Amino acid sequence: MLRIAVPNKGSLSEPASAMLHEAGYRQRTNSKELVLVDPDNNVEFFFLRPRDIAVYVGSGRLDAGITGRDLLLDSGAEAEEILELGLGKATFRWAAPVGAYGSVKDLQGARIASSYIGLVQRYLAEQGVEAASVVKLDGAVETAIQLGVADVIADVVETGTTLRQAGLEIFGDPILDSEAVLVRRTGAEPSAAVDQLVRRLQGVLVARRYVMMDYDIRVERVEQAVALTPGLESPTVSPLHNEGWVAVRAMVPRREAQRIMDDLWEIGARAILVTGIHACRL
Ligand SMILES: Nc1ncnc2c1ncn2[C@@H]1O[C@H](COP(=O)(O)OP(=O)(O)OP(=O)(O)O)[C@@H](O)[C@H]1O
Ligand SMILES: O=P(O)(O)OC[C@H]1O[C@H](OP(=O)(O)OP(=O)(O)O)[C@H](O)[C@@H]1O
Ligand SMILES: [Mg+2]
Repeated sequence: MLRIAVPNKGSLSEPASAMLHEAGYRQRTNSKELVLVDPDNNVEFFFLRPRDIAVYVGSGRLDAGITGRDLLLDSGAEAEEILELGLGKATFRWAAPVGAYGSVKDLQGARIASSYIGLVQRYLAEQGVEAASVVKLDGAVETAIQLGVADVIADVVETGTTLRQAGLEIFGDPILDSEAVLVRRTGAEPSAAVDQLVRRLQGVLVARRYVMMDYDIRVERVEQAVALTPGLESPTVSPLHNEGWVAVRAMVPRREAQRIMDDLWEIGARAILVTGIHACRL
């Protein structure tokens, strides 16, 4: 039975479960449930703290898990990314009171607070910067400066609202671009069951990112039209009963659908229809 770790709390918990549900797996209905068997798919889900997931997967006790790239790298566990999941996107950044710091080089001798000290220490070593101290905190790190525990923080930034409200600003290059990822043990043997999980999740990603577009167009305009809707491989072009017209079907990125419909209309396409994709294997 395939054993998969899923975040039980935090920003990644709900979207990760929703994605697995969309991929056809049973998911828990009660947030107190920590282990769940899905006999139809021969999978057992373990709901764990996102910070611990790479550690379990790296130990080989679990076959795969969903966690944040920042947490994976911070843990130093023997686990590697096998699929980006397009959720929980955030950057990991330096921040300090407005105007106080300009670049990473200024961190020489600074007191730094973070929940991700593995990441911070590695980055400082790479940059050849020696901080006075690196203090590990559990959360709400933005307040550490006001309370005099640190001069600088390194933390997850999504909208930047938490930083602004604490009177802080980011400085220096981003330490990391993070998102939720599927991980497995580094160097693990190939597994048909893990490959199937990956294909299912890839199917969800494609179904979320693409829509199906159908339209009718005059034959002499078809080359122009398929240049607008090239599809992933090649669009399907079928003859229509009305002579001189064809029907075209192609997948297009969901975010671009309205603009593409405008452009198709301009070159004479009609009966332009967009439908969602519920699931797919490409
Ligand atoms: N505001 C956010 N937006 C997007 N991703 C976030 C945000 N905050 C944390 N993350 C991501 O979620 C993961 C952090 O998991 P964690 O368990 O700390 O969740 P959390 O949202 O911080 O919840 P909590 O602090 O309640 O435990 C990391 O990969 C991090 O990059
Ligand atoms: O840029 P923003 O959109 O403001 O989001 C970033 C904030 O979100 C997370 O905090 P969380 O709510 O998880 O609290 P925590 O610090 O206790 O983990 C993160 O640690 C930042 O503080
Ligand atoms: Mg948090």
